[in-house]
Amino acid sequence: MSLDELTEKELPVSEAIQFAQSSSKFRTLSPGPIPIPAAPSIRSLVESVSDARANVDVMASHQSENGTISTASSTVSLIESEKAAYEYLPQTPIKSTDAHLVEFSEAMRTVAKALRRVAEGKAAAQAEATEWKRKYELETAQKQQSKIKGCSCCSGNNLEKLASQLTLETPVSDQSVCCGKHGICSHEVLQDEVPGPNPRSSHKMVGRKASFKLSWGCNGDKNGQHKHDFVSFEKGDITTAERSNKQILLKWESPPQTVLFITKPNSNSVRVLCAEMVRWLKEHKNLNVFVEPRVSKELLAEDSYYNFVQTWDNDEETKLLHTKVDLIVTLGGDGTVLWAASLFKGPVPPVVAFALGSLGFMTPFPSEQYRECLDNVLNGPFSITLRNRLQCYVIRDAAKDELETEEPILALNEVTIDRGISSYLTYLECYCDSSFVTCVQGDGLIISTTSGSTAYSLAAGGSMVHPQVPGILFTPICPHSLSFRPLILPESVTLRVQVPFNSRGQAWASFDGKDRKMLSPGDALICSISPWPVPTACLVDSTTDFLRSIHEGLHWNLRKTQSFDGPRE
Ligand SMILES: NC(=O)c1ccc[n+]([C@@H]2O[C@H](COP(=O)([O-])OP(=O)(O)OC[C@H]3O[C@@H](n4cnc5c(N)ncnc54)[C@H](O)[C@@H]3O)[C@@H](O)[C@H]2O)c1
Ligand SMILES: Nc1ncnc2c1ncn2[C@@H]1O[C@H](COP(=O)(O)OP(=O)(O)OP(=O)(O)O)[C@@H](O)[C@H]1O
Repeated sequence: MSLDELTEKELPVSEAIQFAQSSSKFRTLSPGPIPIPAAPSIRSLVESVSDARANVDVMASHQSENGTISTASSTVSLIESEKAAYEYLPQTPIKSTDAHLVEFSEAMRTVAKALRRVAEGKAAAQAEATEWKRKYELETAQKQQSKIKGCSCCSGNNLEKLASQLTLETPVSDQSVCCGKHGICSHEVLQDEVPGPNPRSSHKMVGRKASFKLSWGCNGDKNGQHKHDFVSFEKGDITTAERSNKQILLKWESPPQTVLFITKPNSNSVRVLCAEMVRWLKEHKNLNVFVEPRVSKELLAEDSYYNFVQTWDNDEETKLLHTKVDLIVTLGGDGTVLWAASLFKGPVPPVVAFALGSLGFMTPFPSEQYRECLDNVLNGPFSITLRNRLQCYVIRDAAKDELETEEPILALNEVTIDRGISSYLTYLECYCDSSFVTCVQGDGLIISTTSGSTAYSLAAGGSMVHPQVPGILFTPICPHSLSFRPLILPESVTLRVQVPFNSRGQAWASFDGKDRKMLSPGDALICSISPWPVPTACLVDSTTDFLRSIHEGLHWNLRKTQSFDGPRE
């Protein structure tokens, strides 16, 4: 087969490599006056060949196990093939001519092309597997929810009435019998013993979780109808008839009863305000209050009056918080909202964020007016912004199976993959669904939600995006290239960022600036939009709040207005 035929035919990788290796031109390359490939290029050739073999192995194992994706054999064969390639090279008698060199480099280009195709195929398969896993989890959670809705202890008017009359304590374990492991039950029966301050022994004070309805206001007339996007293609004319992205309103169907406070630590003013607000909510609204264990200790140290305040002891109880809490109140800056969101690995109750930080993009409520603000929210209806989160999985090279991932991590702002303490450029291969996007060579990459667009991504040159825009931002950090502009991708995509085997160093992933994880060569990070957004209450509405925060927080496009007395035509 000639080289031209090879290039045109787009051979499978294995054959392309075989061709390159067995090519007589390849064997007869020799040193001399002609510049031969220097050591680094030979090394990269070896790496390409070994990478290719690893990829071929991966593909083979995809096929061999009835669709089960496995990368187990790739590491072994990679090491073996790299060794073999290194052993092979010194034995190769090298002679040279210009033509041979040209042909040799063309052969290598063909191999590289084939490698790229295999890598894309692999990424597609892996992204698809992750997507299926996500869908499966979502479906399981939904089934669980519908089971709960239909289960006898949660439905039926009589039973509900009965439950509301009961004053006995419901142990946490009983809830899991009713609602399964996830405890995703919006009609949880939690009971309140006696109104007013209770002794701390009745620690698991309970109330029924409030139910609510969401509605989509249209052109400001808040008519409660949710109009879906509608694409008509009648008579071959494609028309978009409706856009659903209107302001979302939350209307309580039963009064909220339990509020969770999340507060910024180490701040005296926050501690004082928290104590005051808790007292007000108990005395004026007769609400149950949950606080973090640290805050519970602080309140009790201040006054035993706060005995009624509830908290939790362990991770298992944290996982059940969403079944008990109707509303989250945060006191702090944006970091406190991020912290609050991070406590909820599944559904998140609506968040009312009071501004006690310096910037406050996600904290629209003025703390001085907490009474009016909370009154409005507790009575409803109120506008909310549904803030998407990123669901991220780290897949280790050592994992036996593509689905053997670590626990997913949810990020409200962004996931950042950077060079950490390494002084080398990061080298990251990025794929979007089945398509190769680019290789990032620079300080790193930010994959951001639209809510996070005004945070780190903005500092790295990304655009500011309204939080209701359905997209994912792809923003490089200090790319060492003149043409690497930031991208915004649709929210439906799954992104895969891979540290290739020939990367000079490790990379580090962090989630909303926390929880740093090292990514070694061969490891990958997969991100898609999580099914669990964070609903944040608006002071006015999504757009007004967003514009106010970029004006007041960032002084966006602030410029003195020109005087009227300039030159005239
Ligand atoms: N160079 C940078 O701009 C840079 C560097 C590292 C982290 N960060 C951001 O900090 C966030 C963590 O926040 P933190 O409070 O825990 O850390 P922090 O205390 O270091 O504060 C970071 C700053 O970012 C602001 N911020 C956070 N989320 C924002 C958002 N969605 N829109 C606008 N501003 C926002 C905060 O108000 C705060 O002023 C990360 O998610 C990341 O976006 C930014
Ligand atoms: N409840 C909490 N528990 C532990 N850490 C928290 C909690 N709330 C906030 N933090 C952390 O405290 C730090 C500061 O919080 P936050 O950003 O809200 O306040 P700030 O720095 O005063 O505000 P800003 O960043 O707007 O100036 C953040 O890193 C955040 O992760």
